[in-house]
Amino acid sequence: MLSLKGVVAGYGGGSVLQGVDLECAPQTITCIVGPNGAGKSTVLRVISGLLKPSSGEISMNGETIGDRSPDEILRKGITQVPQSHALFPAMSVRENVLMGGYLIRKNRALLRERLDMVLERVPIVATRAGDNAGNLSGGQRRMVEIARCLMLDPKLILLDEPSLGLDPRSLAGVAGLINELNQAGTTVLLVEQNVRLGLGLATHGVVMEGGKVRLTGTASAVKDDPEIASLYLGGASGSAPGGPSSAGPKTEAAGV
Ligand SMILES: Nc1ncnc2c1ncn2[C@@H]1O[C@H](COP(=O)(O)OP(=O)(O)OP(=O)(O)O)[C@@H](O)[C@H]1O
Repeated sequence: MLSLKGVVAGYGGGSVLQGVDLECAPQTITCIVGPNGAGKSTVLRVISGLLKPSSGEISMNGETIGDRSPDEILRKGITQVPQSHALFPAMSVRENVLMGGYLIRKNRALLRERLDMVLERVPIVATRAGDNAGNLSGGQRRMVEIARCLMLDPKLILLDEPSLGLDPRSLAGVAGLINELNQAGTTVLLVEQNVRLGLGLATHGVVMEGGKVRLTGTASAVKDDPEIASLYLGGASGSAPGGPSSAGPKTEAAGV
């Protein structure tokens, strides 16, 4: 569905992404993990068109999108939920959600249909519709941020650190919503600092380091990789140390 091949990109002072290869199959949840500054959020930015790659190929269902504007990419069914603080606090929950339908605002019937769908799929939007977004808890705000992107009925949702700043109960709610969207057919690509949560939620895992993909595999294979377990999860998770097994994840670019 989504494919990145040899993507190089940066912000003017050298390349942050140094040849990223990544694939997301339809209806999967892929979680990118890695240390601060590895380039995880930058990968989301090149996919959503906010940053243009200097070389490499980005395609969605076989169609090149690396040279498209953020608007065109949105219209192709890819939406990004930003890291946080993305709602207008003085506007109501309903108004915030409607903002997500800006691109379809002229089609009132479609706008109404999508709003009804969002109200049904994300109950907090219905129960708090008239309240100012600024009065919601952190977990409720995150749900509404995700709900807002559903107004364009995305095929691929990009989430940058959905767990950021949330207490365990809110985390469970947000993880549940991501799972429900995925069950309903949406493909998800997320970046997570909370490796346990991210890989627990995902079907596939990607480990980035130094602007490159270091490891890919099923989420459980990545989680069980002894090196990943000791680096990110506080100890090996049942596997003997000494590198990935033959059934384990694929090392893409060792030594970065
Ligand atoms: N807008 C920007 N302008 C210049 N440099 C940036 C910009 N955004 C990110 N960078 C730099 O790019 C590198 C990768 O940043 P990125 O946010 O992609 O990392 P990350 O893996 O998501 O880590 P973090 O969890 O810390 O956000 C970092 O060195 C960062 O300082």
